[in-house]
Parts: sequence; C-alpha cells; structure tokens
Amino acid sequence: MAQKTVGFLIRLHKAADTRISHQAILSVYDKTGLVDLARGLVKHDVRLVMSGGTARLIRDAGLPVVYVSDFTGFPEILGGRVKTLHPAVHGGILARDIESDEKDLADRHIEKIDYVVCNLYPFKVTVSRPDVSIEEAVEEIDIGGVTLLRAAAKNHARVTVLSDPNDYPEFLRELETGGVKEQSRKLYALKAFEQTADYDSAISGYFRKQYATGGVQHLPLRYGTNPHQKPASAYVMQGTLPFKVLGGSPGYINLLDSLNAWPLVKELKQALGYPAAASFKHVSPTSAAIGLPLNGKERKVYMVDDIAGIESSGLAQAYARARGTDRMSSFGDVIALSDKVDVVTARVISREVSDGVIAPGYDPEALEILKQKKGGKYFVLEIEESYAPPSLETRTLYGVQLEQRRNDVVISPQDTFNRILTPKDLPKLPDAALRDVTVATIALKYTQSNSVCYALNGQVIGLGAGQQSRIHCTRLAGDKADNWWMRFHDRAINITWKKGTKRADKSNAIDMLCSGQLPRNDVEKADYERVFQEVPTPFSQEERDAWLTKLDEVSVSSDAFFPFVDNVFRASRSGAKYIAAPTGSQKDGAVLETAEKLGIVFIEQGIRLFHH
Ligand SMILES: NC(=O)c1ncn([C@@H]2O[C@H](COP(=O)(O)O)[C@@H](O)[C@H]2O)c1NC=O
Repeated sequence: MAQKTVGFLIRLHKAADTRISHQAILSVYDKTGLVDLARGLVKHDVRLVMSGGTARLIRDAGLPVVYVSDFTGFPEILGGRVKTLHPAVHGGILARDIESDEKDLADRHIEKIDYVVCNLYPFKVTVSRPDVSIEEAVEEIDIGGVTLLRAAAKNHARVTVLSDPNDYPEFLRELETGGVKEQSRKLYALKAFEQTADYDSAISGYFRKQYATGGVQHLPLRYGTNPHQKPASAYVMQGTLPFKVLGGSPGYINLLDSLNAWPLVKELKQALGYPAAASFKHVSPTSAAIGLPLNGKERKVYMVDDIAGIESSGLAQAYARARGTDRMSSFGDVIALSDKVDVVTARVISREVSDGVIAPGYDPEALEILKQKKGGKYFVLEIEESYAPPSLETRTLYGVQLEQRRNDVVISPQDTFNRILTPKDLPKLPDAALRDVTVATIALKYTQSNSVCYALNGQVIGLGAGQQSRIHCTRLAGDKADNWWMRFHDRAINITWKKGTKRADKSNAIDMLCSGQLPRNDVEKADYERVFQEVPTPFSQEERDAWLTKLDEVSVSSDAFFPFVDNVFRASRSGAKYIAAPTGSQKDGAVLETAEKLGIVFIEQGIRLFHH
C-alpha cells in the first residue's frame, strides 16, 4: 500500500513538472542560506523534497516544495522523531547506477535522490547548558539527519551532500558551471563523515559523564594541569580504564606521571629481570632503578638504614635507590613500582613526602600503610599488569589533532647495544655497563626531551631533562651525578643533625653542602646552619676534584645524537666510561675520536628517543 502511494506521488510530481531532472532532500536545523540555495536548485530544475520546518520556510519564500511526508506517503510521527527515516528516502539516496539497484528502485517506484542538504540538531550547544536534563539531551539527538548525512556521504560517488551552509555558494557556482565535480563531492562527503563522527563523540562523551560513574571507564578530575583548567577527566572510549583507584584521587599531572612511570618500570623489569622503581616529577623521572642490594653506605645516603628487612625486598631497594638519587627533585614524587608492593616498600614510602603510587598490586597491610598517608589523600593506583595500550596515540593541541604510533620500541640489553663503534676491538660490553646503559636508555624513553642520563649500579644517578640544548642536558645530568657522588663523601655521610630535623631539611642541607651552594649572607647562613649540631666544613675545590675523580665506570645515554664533542668532555668529567647514543651528526667522527682519546666506549644506540 505504502509503495503504491510513493510511486503515485512521484508520478504526480513528475506529471506536474516535466522539466524536473534531479531531486534533492533538504532537512536542516540551521536554516542559514537555505532560501538562496533552494532558489539555485530550482533554477537547475531540481525538485525539492523537505522535512516540515525546512519546507515551510521555502514555501513561504514562494518556491515549489514537496513535503517529505507526501514524498514517502508516510506522515512525520512521534513528534518529529521519525521524519525522513523511510526507504523511499534512503533507497533514493543509496542507490548506485547499477542494474540491480535500478531494478529495485523501479520495482518500488522510487526515484533517485542526487543532493542531500542537512545539518543536525545542536546537541553540543544543548548539553553545554548547566541546567540541561537528560531528557532534554535525549530529545536533541538527531537520528534522521545523521542517517541522511551518512547515507549520502556513503554514496558520494553519485550523491552530493551539503552539511555546512558555508558550502552553499560554492556548490551553486559549480552547478552553474556544469555540475558538481567529483573532487567536491568527495570533500563534501568527508565533511559529512567528520560531522557525524564529531556528533557521535559529543553524544557518547555526554553519556559517559552521566552514566560511566564509579571511575571504571571515566574518572572526573578536580582540574587539569592548573586549577583554573576545568573541567578535566580521564577516560577510555571503550572498555575500562587500565587502573583502579584504591586510595585518594589522582590529579591530571599525577596521571601524566603515573602513565609514563608505569611503562618505564615495567620495561626495566622486562629488560633486566629485577624489580624496578621510578620516582617521577613533572612528567620526567627524577631517577629510576632496579632492585640491586644496597650496601651500608648506600642505605645511609638514601636514608633507609633504619628500615627493618630492607635487604629482603628487591622492590624496596629499587625505590630507595630511585628516591635517593636526587632527593631534592623526588620530594613530592609519583612512584611507580614494577611488582606487588610489600610492607617494607610501603614503609620506605610512608616516611617520604610523595603524592601517590602506581603498582600492579599491593599486599593488604602495605595498602593500609599507603592509604593512611597524607591524611588519607595519598593516591594509590592499581595498574592492570597485562594491559597493552593501543598502538596509535592521539592528542589535541590548540585544537589540532596530533596522531602517532606509540613509541613501542623495545630496548633490551641483548639487542640494543651491540654496535660498539669505539674501541673497535671490544667485542661486547661488560655486564655491569650493559645493565647500566639499559637503565639509562629506558629512563630516557620516558623523559621529556632533550635528555641525557647517567647511570651506575643499576640506577639513574643524574638525569638532564627538558633542555633545548644537548650540552645543557649533559651538564645538568653530570652536575646531578656529581652531586649524588659527593653525598657519598664521609663528610656528608657523617653530618650530625640537630634533634628533630626533618628529612626534607636534611636533604636540602646536604644538597647545599655537596653542590657547593653555600650561604652568601648572614640571613641565609643562619637558615643553613640551624639544622647542624656541628656545621660541616665546606668542600674546597681540591677536595671536590679529588673525590670526583673516584666516580668511575659511569654509563651515559642520550635520547639523540651528540652534535658536538663538548658532551663527551662533560660526560668524561663525571666518570663516564660508556656512552650509548644514536649517530647521525656531522660531528660523529670527532665525537668518536674524542671518546676514544678519553678511554670511553662508544656504543651506537640506533633509536632516537625523543619524548614529549
Ligand atoms: N527523525 C528524522 O527522521 C529526522 N530527519 C531529519 N531530521 C532532522 O530534522 C531537522 C530539520 O527538521 P525541520 O525540517 O522540521 O526543521 C534537521 O536537523 C534534521 O537533521 C530528523 N530529526 C531527528 O532525528
């Protein structure tokens, strides 16, 4: 019955105007430019089929109009929820110029549609109203329009789809000059696809916020990078977040740190087979380490000599190293741990000023210790150990989408450091050096560039991150390595503290003594000296130089090639004996020659590791 009606109506329209050569469906919310467009189409003998509101406007402008309900023989129903959703419309749009499609259309008396003009209910505007109800949002979900756009865009080989009023004038110009070109149809189709994709992501985004509560798929954050950057959230489009929040509520930067720190320790463990830890601040590691046993001196320098049972926990020793390398930078860190957190590790953490931790699991007692930190505000994330992120990553910067393959390169002691360029007769690196260049290089993979890293004893001892100039990275990392080494001097180890001096104040005072940043005036002096029972004698230049010459066997890695020989000179001053770096600089020859002269083994590490 309905089929007969459709055929009848179409024949009726054709009989009324035999000049009609093409048909257009128009159904627009935003009616800007519509009358001019309709006039242009009519001029080219295009019959205009329209939904109710669109038709009324065109009819009032004195142009001939076919209501979509007359075209389909089916009224708009459900208060407009169903208007254009009809086989006569979509058959007319989707039909190709092929025999079987022509036959289907002919059997059902359906005419082809050549132009689709449509824009959608303003869902985004509606849901941006603070007081919008879910019912109002639901009603604003355009169904028929999205279907029109999608169908027409799918069949762009034949159909022109206009989804943006700004395109009407150019479209009419093309009609005037012989018809719409194939390239234009493609670009209009692309625009329609982008619009429906954007529309759908706005809808899913709205409902994610409404329905995905409980932090499983969508985690609302207090704010973004800064307190005025609201709203903020973390989410995945499909499935669930790869971590559970067991305590506290992580902020935006906390998550940036956690989601960089976790793969670092996971990869360190995979590469070297030891428990691993990283201490992160502002999206770079302050240090990272594997859980090699600590000797007595190390325990003192890292302030864990009073932790009972530390020798039994590789994870605790890894974190003691990572936290202890640069205690100034790791103040308030985000911690990543490769293994289930035990009580000893939790005890080490419990005494430090820290923001939160990410690990694949927690012993119940360890979890209780951590959850009590910061008056219960310490964030504790449990990461799904087997989680593998998608290989493509996308971010939006200043409104522009950037997309790239994730840096999923595997750095392994077996495969990454085989090309020893100098000395030529060295067949392979000593095991300790291989271990340390691996630690340094994996750390760089998750450090903001440019970056250079010094490592020794399975731990990062100096990291220069986020410098525009490579030599500044090499100096910064070298100065940190020196400072780390000065802390092993007996004078620093044997400082006597005033009773009640806090750990952070001790770390500051040690840092000033070891880096030679001594007070310049009485006010500063009083502040510096207030923590000591007996003020330590500053290091003279000779003492400093003599002690630093004992820093040896250091491995250095760089996230890109060394453009000048100065980097090699600087690394050598801090005990570098092994350098791993990509080549490709005009100065490669000079860099290698310098390394050789200074007795440094240079390994070509062929993978550039910029990270941003
Ligand atoms: N339900 C339908 O079949 C349907 N077909 C087209 N629309 C939308 O209705 C609007 C135009 O309606 P009107 O012509 O009545 O002003 C357009 O935004 C169009 O995208 C529909 N509305 C919602 O889905």
